Amino acid sequence: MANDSLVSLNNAVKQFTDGVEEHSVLSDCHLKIEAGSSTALMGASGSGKSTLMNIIAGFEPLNAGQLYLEGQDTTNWHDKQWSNFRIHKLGVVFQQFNLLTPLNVRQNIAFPLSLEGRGWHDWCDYLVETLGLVSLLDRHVAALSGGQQQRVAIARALASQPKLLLADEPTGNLDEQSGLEVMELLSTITNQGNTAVVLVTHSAECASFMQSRLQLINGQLYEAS
Ligand SMILES: Nc1ncnc2c1ncn2[C@@H]1O[C@H](COP(=O)(O)OP(=O)(O)OP(=O)(O)O)[C@@H](O)[C@H]1O
Repeated sequence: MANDSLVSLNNAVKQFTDGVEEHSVLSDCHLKIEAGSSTALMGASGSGKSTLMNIIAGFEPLNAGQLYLEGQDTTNWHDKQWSNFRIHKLGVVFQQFNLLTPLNVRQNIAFPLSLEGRGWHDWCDYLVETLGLVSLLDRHVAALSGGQQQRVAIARALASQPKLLLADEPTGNLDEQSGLEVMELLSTITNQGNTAVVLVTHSAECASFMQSRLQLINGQLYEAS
């Protein structure tokens, strides 16, 4: 069944095997993410939140069910279609930053643009100004604090104005104050760029920055308060 949602997961089943037995992570799971929306994904440790993000990004295949991205069934997508989606439509922020440490801040932010054959543009100026990175552009990322590195990671993920941002515990390594500042910036920028956000978090306070909150319990998603 095709649809107009940015992300649509239908009857999703995901299992892992440890060589002895199968562990069910998603069972008949449904999810819809609309363009420009923001969603917090919560749930107990080990409930499958990161797995769900990896499925949406195409890093993990489903065992059954369908994933539609922008109305297209991804079931038979090859590497080229996945990399096309990741380069042009997707931004990802990881808890561990995953910055390119030999490079400086400007080069890190420009890296995803280079994959698209593009260079620095006005939106990048907006990002670095909003994220307070202007004076750090020529610094090597390894020399930055955790909070500064996380702001670089956000700028990099949003440099090509993706339709979808997947952020897996992006404030998990920050102190509470820096975490809330990062959340505020992330909300402002994604609103401005009309980017849909899916945020994995254990923090109710971080989740409150999102328009809706979902809880992953026993392989299925439920509306949380
Ligand atoms: N590649 C894999 N191979 C085998 N099992 C895996 C793999 N990836 C995840 N799992 C298992 O799937 C379950 C869900 O893991 P996942 O990392 O998605 O949970 P999570 O909700 O993100 O946890 P946390 O909040 O602790 O980060 C866990 O039992 C985990 O051990």
